[in-house]
Amino acid sequence: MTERTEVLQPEPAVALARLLGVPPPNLDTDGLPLLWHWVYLLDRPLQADLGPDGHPVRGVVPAPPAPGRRRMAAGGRVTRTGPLVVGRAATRRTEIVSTTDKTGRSGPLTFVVVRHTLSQDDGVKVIEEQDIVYRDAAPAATPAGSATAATPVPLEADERAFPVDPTVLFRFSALTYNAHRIHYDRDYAHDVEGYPGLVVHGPLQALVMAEAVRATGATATAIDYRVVAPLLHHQGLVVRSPATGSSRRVSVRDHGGRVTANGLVETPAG
Ligand SMILES: C/C(=C\C(=O)SCCNC(=O)CCNC(=O)[C@H](O)C(C)(C)COP(=O)(O)OP(=O)(O)OC[C@H]1O[C@@H](n2cnc3c(N)ncnc32)[C@H](O)[C@@H]1OP(=O)(O)O)C(=O)O
Repeated sequence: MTERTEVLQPEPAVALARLLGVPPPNLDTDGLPLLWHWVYLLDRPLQADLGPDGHPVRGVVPAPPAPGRRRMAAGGRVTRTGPLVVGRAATRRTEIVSTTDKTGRSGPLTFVVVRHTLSQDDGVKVIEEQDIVYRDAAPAATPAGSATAATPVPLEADERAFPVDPTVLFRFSALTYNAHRIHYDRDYAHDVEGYPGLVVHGPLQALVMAEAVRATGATATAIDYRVVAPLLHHQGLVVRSPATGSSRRVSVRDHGGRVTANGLVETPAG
């Protein structure tokens, strides 16, 4: 278990709003929207503790199950039980809930579930279970996807495009203090992990899905999501979200129609 307490400042939320291209939420009255805690209470590992992929190899949970395994964000479940209020101290407790070995179509997988509990003043405000997957190292010469964008599929009425490019990925990495090189270092992403482009963060795709719901005026209180295929920066990002409903099925696809993430967002007021 690790624990971190900090006073929540407005600047990270303002920076995230500018990255996402949305108006900053009214932090005085509404608190942080669902998933916006991802730019707060971050681990700040020593540079000397980073491994070759840019992730820490020690000092924070979870450490990789074995050297050379490739870490990815696979999904998660987040419930916002109350508003995290900016200007006040909050505490994040982090613990590993489970480690499970599976065999997927891509080979051996180790899923590590990490629970974060965020509290402020009078109680728990956010409960998150984050699924991290470790894959075996792919041969560097095997491309994991296409280097060129597919023929664009036109947007449906409940879809909108969110622009992704290297600057968006770099700024999201910086805001979340995530040094994983697949998101900003093209040579590393290609030559070492075999991606013919920069990889879009799973949490960024989840945020775009939650924000698509918030854009309809609803207050999202929970999300359950999976990142099902890597999305590369040149493939485009299209988010789908119904305009109404108390349980909304959301997804992300690339321009060519390949789904890379999906989820269910709860909005009790519909
Ligand atoms: C931040 C951050 C890192 C990142 O953001 S990395 C970029 C975002 N993440 C991704 O791009 C991951 C994309 N997903 C994949 O590449 C594949 O889905 C994955 C995880 C490699 C698994 O594919 P497979 O085809 O090998 O696996 P299967 O579909 O055959 O499933 C095998 C069993 O695993 C379970 N499972 C699959 N996906 C998930 C998931 N997302 N969450 C939980 N469990 C999953 C599946 O149910 C199967 O289980 P059974 O019990 O039925 O065998 C950072 O590092 O911080």
